[in-house]
Amino acid sequence: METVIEVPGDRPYDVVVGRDLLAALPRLVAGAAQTAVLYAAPLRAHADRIAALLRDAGIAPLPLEVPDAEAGKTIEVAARCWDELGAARFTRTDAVVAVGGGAVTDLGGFVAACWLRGVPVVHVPTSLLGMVDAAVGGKTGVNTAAGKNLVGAFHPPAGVLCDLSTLDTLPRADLVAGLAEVIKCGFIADPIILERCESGDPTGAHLAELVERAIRVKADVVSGDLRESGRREILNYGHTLAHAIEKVEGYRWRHGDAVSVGLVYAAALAGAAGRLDPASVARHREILTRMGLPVSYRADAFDELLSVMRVDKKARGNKLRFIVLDAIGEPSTLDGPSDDLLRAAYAAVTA
Ligand SMILES: NC(=O)c1ccc[n+]([C@@H]2O[C@H](COP(=O)([O-])OP(=O)(O)OC[C@H]3O[C@@H](n4cnc5c(N)ncnc54)[C@H](O)[C@@H]3O)[C@@H](O)[C@H]2O)c1
Ligand SMILES: O=C(O)C(=O)C[C@@H](O)[C@H](O)[C@H](O)COP(=O)(O)O
Ligand SMILES: [Zn+2]
Repeated sequence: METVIEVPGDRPYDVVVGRDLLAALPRLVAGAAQTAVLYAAPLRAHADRIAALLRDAGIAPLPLEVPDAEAGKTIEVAARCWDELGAARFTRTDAVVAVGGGAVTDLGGFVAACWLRGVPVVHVPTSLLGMVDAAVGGKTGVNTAAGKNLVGAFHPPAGVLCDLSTLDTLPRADLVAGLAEVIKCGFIADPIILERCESGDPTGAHLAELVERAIRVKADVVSGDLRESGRREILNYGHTLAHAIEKVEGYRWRHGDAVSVGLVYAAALAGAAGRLDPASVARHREILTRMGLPVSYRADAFDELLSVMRVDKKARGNKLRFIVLDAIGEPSTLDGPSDDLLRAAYAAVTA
């Protein structure tokens, strides 16, 4: 059984969720003479299978192995991929397939967005986080010396295949990290996600339902605001602090783990600003702790984190802007909070 979630917009596409979906891939790149397959080493077996499927369909695969995780999200790695596309004489009717976690789909999307100013990309996310978030919505990019995802492009995929059977090999810690983005969707838009996580093991029988619910939240938001001129910012809930933690940690923290701390911080900030009631603030810490996600960070890191947060994309001039909740399912913005308020809320995420 597969579920198809449409993402409407100028360039509509489908996100397909199910098991053993890879055979559908050649159809999504039909018309391409050759297709680059970007992957990192842990996904080599899946990439090989995809290359074989493409070959059987008469499409020449161009396998491109890239460094794993955040080590691949650099302009140097993107440039190496563009060199390979150039050597293969890649044209606008060719396509890119990105197979892997969110880091590889972000990189692959960016490579495709820039090559010849845009060739089609199909995402085959193999991590929970990639399925529910990174592969959907068209944000692509790489990190720079100043911070996370600071260079990128909006480039919606031609299709997304979320093959749940690929999760069988995903390390438990990466599966749990992906839950942070699922829970984020629960807090901003779909409280049933929160109830499912509170009443049982979300990585068990409810996993497929949670994947679909989170994708529907994301699809709904991005279809109305691809370029983040407004409502899309709600998907950044928890991310202002999260990206700063990732940068300060040299990208050795999982994105989802950092988002978990960032969600607790954003809730505390809303509470301190009188926007969110104490029970809803506490619910963030409780649910994320129950999932085994981190909810605290170093007490002495605030000044460094604040300096990194100043290059957050939501900042306007020297004013920071945070996504906060006025209630569960009611996201809003907090513009220009004082440094004192930001520091006071930070106490909520120190051990
Ligand atoms: N573009 C977006 O809208 C968006 C949204 C959310 C996150 N992101 C980005 O996504 C990245 C995080 O993604 P992630 O959590 O998937 O991390 P990741 O891509 O670093 O993958 C985590 C690890 O899991 C491995 N892995 C993935 N699938 C596997 C599988 N099936 N079996 C075995 N190993 C597997 C990867 O190789 C890697 O070692 C961050 O860079 C984040 O900024 C982007
Ligand atoms: O899709 C979005 O929009 C998001 O903000 C989703 C986030 O989970 C994701 O981590 C995204 O990459 C963050 O984007 P950025 O613009 O803050 O770099
Ligand atoms: Zn994220």
